[in-house]
Amino acid sequence: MLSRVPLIQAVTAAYAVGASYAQSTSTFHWPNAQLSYVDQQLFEGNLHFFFLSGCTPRDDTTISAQWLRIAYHDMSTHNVDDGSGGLDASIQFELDRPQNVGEGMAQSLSDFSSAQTVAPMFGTADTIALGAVIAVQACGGPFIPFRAGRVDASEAGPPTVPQPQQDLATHTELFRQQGFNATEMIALVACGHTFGGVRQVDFPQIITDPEDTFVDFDTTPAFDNTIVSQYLQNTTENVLVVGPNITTRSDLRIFSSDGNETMQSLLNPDTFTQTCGDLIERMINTVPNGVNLTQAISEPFDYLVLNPSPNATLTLLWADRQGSFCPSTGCSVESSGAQQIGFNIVSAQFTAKRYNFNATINGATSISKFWFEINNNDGSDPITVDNGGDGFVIEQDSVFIDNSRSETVLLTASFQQFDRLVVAVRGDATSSTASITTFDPKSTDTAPPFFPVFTTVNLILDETNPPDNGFIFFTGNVTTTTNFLNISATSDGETYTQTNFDMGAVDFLPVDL
Ligand code: HEM
Repeated sequence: MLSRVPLIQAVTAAYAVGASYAQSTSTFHWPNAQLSYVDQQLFEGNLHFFFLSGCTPRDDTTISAQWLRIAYHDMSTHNVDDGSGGLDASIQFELDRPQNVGEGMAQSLSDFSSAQTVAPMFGTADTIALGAVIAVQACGGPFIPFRAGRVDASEAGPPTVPQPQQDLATHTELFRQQGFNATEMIALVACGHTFGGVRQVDFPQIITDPEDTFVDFDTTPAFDNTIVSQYLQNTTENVLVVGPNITTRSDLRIFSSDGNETMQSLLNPDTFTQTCGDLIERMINTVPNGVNLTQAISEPFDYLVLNPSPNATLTLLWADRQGSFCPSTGCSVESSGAQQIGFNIVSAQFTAKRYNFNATINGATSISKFWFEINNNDGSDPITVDNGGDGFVIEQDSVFIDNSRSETVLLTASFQQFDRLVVAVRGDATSSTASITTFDPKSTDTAPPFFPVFTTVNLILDETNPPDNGFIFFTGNVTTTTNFLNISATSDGETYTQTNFDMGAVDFLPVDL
């Protein structure tokens, strides 16, 4: 019996990356690395750490205002006439344009890079869009269902961000190109200018008094319709409405362009919230033709037990590699503990638990699929959670990371840290090779554009771990910030791959050297 063998890892990791039980109508089918990751980033990800104190102030404005503005400017390159441009992170290459002036731009991109949110299936464009969703909600705005799948541009788009000195006809045409009609233009500008304001150093032609370093669009930092009411009551101090320079009163020209009809309708707070939610959702989903976004996600669905019964017992069950239900060595284990999920502001209305399992799987009989049973211990029938009837299928059991043999190494002399991976390969040393390609979201760039780092490492045979029950072991070092990796191994002429292995799902033993 190969007790602590590598396949324990396959189960715990596989569970962590996707097994789920949610009392929702979600169509999620495991495995789906992209949707799993989106779910995690939306409801538990790093971006919400910027808003632990709510609508967080920064540099006279709020982080939310900076993040929403960059999303709009990035998306402004869209042209409905030929389907080009949209929210594609091309802003990373457009920061030297006067239309993108403002320290909030580079600062926001630096926020996104430091949050290390990007992944092989989730780029900077998706991060900018997610940032807008979280930013709006952090300041009391509506929840905007989120889709992923944007494709990052590798160069700048056209310079089509509206500028305050342009006339109404130019603005109307630019918004039409971006996919918004004249009424939607009025509302979208009001929604965008609900928070934040204008900085004197960026726009000295708008704020002529150097003493006025920053002028807010309205008197509340919140995502609310004060921008509208103060405009209609003539109490506004928005410099794009009442500033000394008539040429740059772009909000005044836009807001009044239909005789204030749209602004009057936005006086109703519910209409404001609903309209802004819909328009900002359309804004962040504006992408170049040919880019397909995922389904919209509005509630957590992945690897959670939602609204758990306090007395529930959860059991993990599996079938061996032949598909037999129960190998002689056993095929089920009860959960070894559970943690309450610390949801973020986007999902604070949910309660859910994540259960851990520690299964020992025989290396020879192995595993082909697993599933769960939830017993609420209240006399009701146990609930089977089996991925829509298919079970959670282990696509291949010939190559995987061995959790129990891998280590996180701290070099005490230099305080350097790295992960020493041990990869198990079914085969023998003479006919096997293995390599990994790692994805490290932590950019080595210090200013935008920020690029993640891909590295391919050929693994070497691990002399410290001798062959065990048909498996041999390879090893290689990777950065501790690596969030995903692909493993490829050749054994006896066959190639096995595991793609998008989630390093967040494993927990290596720490060792000091
Ligand atoms: C004709 C269209 C628009 C014009 C001319 C315009 C112009 C401006 C200007 C001049 C600023 C000041 C920036 C600075 O001082 O650095 C600003 C800020 C801002 N804009 Fe717009 N804008 C327009 C549309 C929009 C839209 C559609 C949105 C989002 C939906 C938006 C969101 C913001 C936000 C959130 C800020 C505040 C940024 C901060 O406080 O850091 N804008 N806008």
